[in-house]
Amino acid sequence: MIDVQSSSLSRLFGSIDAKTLLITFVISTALLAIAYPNSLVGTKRRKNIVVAQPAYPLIGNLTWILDILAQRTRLLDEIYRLQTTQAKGGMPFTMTFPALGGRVTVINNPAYIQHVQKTNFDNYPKGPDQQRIMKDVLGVHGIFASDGDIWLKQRKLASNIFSFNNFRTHVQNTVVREIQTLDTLLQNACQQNTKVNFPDTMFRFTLSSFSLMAFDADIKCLPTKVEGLQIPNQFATNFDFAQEVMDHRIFALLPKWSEYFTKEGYKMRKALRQLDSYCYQIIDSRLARREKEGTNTSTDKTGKDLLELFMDRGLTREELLPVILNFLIAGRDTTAQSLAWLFFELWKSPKYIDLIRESIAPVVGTPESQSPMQYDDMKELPFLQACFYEAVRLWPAVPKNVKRVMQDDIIRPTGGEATIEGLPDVDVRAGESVIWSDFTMSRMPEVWGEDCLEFKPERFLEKDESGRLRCKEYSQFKFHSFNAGPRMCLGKTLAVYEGMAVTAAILGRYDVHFDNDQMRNSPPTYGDSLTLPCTPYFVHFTPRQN
Ligand code: HEM
Repeated sequence: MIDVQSSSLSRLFGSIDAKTLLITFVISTALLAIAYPNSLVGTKRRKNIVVAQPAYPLIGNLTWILDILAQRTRLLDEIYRLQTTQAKGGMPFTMTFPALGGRVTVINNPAYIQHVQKTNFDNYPKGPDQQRIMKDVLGVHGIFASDGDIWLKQRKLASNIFSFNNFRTHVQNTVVREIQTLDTLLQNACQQNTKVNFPDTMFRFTLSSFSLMAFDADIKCLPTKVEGLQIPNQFATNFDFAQEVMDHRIFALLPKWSEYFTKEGYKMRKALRQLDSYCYQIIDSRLARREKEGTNTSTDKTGKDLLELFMDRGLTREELLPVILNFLIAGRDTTAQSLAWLFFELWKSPKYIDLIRESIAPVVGTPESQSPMQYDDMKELPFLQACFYEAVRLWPAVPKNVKRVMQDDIIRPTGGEATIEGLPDVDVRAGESVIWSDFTMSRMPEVWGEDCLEFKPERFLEKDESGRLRCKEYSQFKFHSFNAGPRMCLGKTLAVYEGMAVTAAILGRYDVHFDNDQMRNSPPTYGDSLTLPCTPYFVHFTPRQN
């Protein structure tokens, strides 16, 4: 065998000596380096677009990725840095590396996003990359990773729980009940003079309330006594870890199977087994109830919950699993994180705490006789809504996104309030990817003005025809934190209602004392994840007097 191979090789290269081979190699490498002076070898050329630096011959921006993978730099900070230093003026820029189809075009601009998410929506699906990243956690059929008909069916079905009637009854009742539990916990924290980890408490609140409203499952993660906060919630720990790993996979240079040999991969498989068994408990107990009680087993008979709706469609136990995980990521993380960032901003600008209190008192009452905020109260509280929106603008819960290009296309700047003069058309090719970062867009003066870095709820306020203050709705493409187009966030109203109701309940009834030393010396920052978690900070509550 060896003889046959070596003899055919010697036949092939018989007359070529080592020196000739070396020269041939050097010349071809040099020619390739001339052909690809700042991009990955094999990628298609692109004109009229800023190339993010450093970019080297043959390897393009590989070193940039390696720095991120080795955690020497952070992806969100890097996209922001490149946008504001190398692609000033809101210009698009491009990078090449051996992931995401070789070439990535960064389009941090509402005018480009409108083309990608509306004008030519079908050309920019989540595609194979998102499925590779999310498959083992959120499934390829889950609403977040799927495309086409599968996605559309999930979306239509799920939108039923956010219907107007369901909102007024089932959703609102659950939020109000959980706010009462939160209030009992905060009272206990006051009595025991104990500070609480605020981001963690918000996670517990949204996990508990969303599990109740969507799956009728009492996860028992929101205790009524502060001692209960010491017990880590295993589901949340595993879920957070799984999201961190999915985030690492975005730019993974090695194939997915290599995770079988890494410590992170081992930990991930263990976390996934625990997550699955946890969700199966929810599914199995509901299936058992359905067998006993028939098809409407939602506790609140005024409307069907999410699990019930999907069970009615005949989904199997295995198909229901990703439904639970997809909706938990949507319902738990995003709102909890937004609340954690809002209170961080309020620590920086305490004048807004007084303004919120002034504005909510006529609607929800005084500290000692405060009633929970109802869904219908939202329109009476534009200032509170503006504060929540402003936190979501600055700290978007989905801070970055990537889409696969299906067919060659020219992304033309379209419409939008923030169209920037002189934006070029952007040429993209099938198989490549486009990326945007809402985290960067909210920090771009070209989009939000010179004061873009400031927490300034006033930007979300305007007067209506009769001179009354109302919350200003910008175009979806400019205020893009809730996404835009056909895949616009399904839970926006829920998130905004929940965020406002929790903020009103806390600020109306309690004085909040932040740990100023901690906030100044090691201010909260974001954790690496698919979403935008806020690192822990502690708050001490005392009851407010009338
Ligand atoms: C402040 C809170 C929230 C923010 C900032 C937010 C933002 C977003 C964003 C940016 C997306 C697009 C994600 C992507 O395609 O990659 C999205 C999708 C989605 N969101 Fe939200 N979200 C929030 C709260 C919620 C809540 C409470 C729910 C309730 C279940 C929810 C349900 C969904 C669903 C189901 C989708 C998928 C829509 C689709 O692909 O058709 N969101 N959200």
